Amino acid sequence: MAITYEHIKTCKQTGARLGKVHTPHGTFDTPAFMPVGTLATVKTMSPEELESMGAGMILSNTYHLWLRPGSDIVEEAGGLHKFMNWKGSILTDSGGFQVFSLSDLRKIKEEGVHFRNHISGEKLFLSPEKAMHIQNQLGADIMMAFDECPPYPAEHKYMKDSVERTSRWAERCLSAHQRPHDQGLFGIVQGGEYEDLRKQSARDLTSLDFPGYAIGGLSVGEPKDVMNRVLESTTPLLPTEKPRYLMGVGSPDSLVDGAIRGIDMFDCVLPTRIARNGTCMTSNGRLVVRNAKFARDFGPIDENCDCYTCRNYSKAYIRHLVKANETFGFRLTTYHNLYFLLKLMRQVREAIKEDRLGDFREEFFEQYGFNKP
Ligand SMILES: CC(C)(C)OC(=O)NCc1c[nH]c2nc(N)[nH]c(=O)c12
Ligand SMILES: [Zn+2]
Repeated sequence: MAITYEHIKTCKQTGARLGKVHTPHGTFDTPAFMPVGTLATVKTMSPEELESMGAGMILSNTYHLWLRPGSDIVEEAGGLHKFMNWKGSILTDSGGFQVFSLSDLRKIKEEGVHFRNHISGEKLFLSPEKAMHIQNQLGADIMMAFDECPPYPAEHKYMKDSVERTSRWAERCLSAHQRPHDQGLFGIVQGGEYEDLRKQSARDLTSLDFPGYAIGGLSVGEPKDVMNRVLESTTPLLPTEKPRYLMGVGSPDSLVDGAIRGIDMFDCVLPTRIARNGTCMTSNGRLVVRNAKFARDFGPIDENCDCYTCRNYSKAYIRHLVKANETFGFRLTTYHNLYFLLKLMRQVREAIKEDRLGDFREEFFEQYGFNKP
């Protein structure tokens, strides 16, 4: 379990904590945002560009890479880092979530999940052991346990059965984990909006002594105050000397609010996904660059941004590229959005250092427009 967390300090104004995560492929500061590279690429970005904007760890996905190109090929290439030429750290999600969100026709049994390949339709089966085998072939620094992420909302009875199975699956993942010294396996706390089930899931998983813990099953459509309430009751149950990872989150406001509630790691497809339809995150809120009003606007996407896109290109030019479906246009919006979130996390870490994350939240929310009714 060569993943270690170094706690540096806790913000005096909030519950946020400043830290570092050490992996065999380097160290990154937390709270951290991790760009998502599902198919072994953060869409349209080169590894050099990701490194230049300060990305320390990126995500890839077990289920997707198992299907395409096949985890055997990645293994023969020498593992995911070599295959995609990424020198930093990698986390692979276990595929459980993707199975539940991508394919219908699925049957959840104790031994694992039967479902159809979302591309070819062929019958497939994933189990904790299979997910661990694939992740060991990919060779990520951090691997995720095979869990069920039930849809929102779910009945308490269903959620209880699901949490108990997810805990049994977590135990099976630990025993199937072949390389504990080079790869850290994180447990995933589930339980939906039910505090008693979140406590049960956290208790089960912390008794298994994982090197880090994720909070799953959030950002699945529940209101923000439900997410914040679940975080407030769940993070205190997790060990303070290990990383806490909130999966699938998120929007700029959720990143700040998650950090305030003690989260160290975040991932979300939002910045890269909305970039590909020409939507940008800016310090004054979202901006849809293909909007006609920018046709003759020769200023940058964001006056307060010093990224490559904002230093060199205008809204008019990027609008033209995006409307013409030019790949370079999506590269520019993607670069800016990732830079924006990575810079936001730098500002969050700075605010923790100066014990003023609560003040920073007010300023940032006001300017971005989150407080608008
Ligand atoms: C709908 C979005 C993707 C925004 O969030 C979630 O679904 N959030 C939950 C989530 C994201 N990724 C996960 N991986 C795993 N193993 N388990 C999970 O619960 C999740
Ligand atoms: Zn920019």
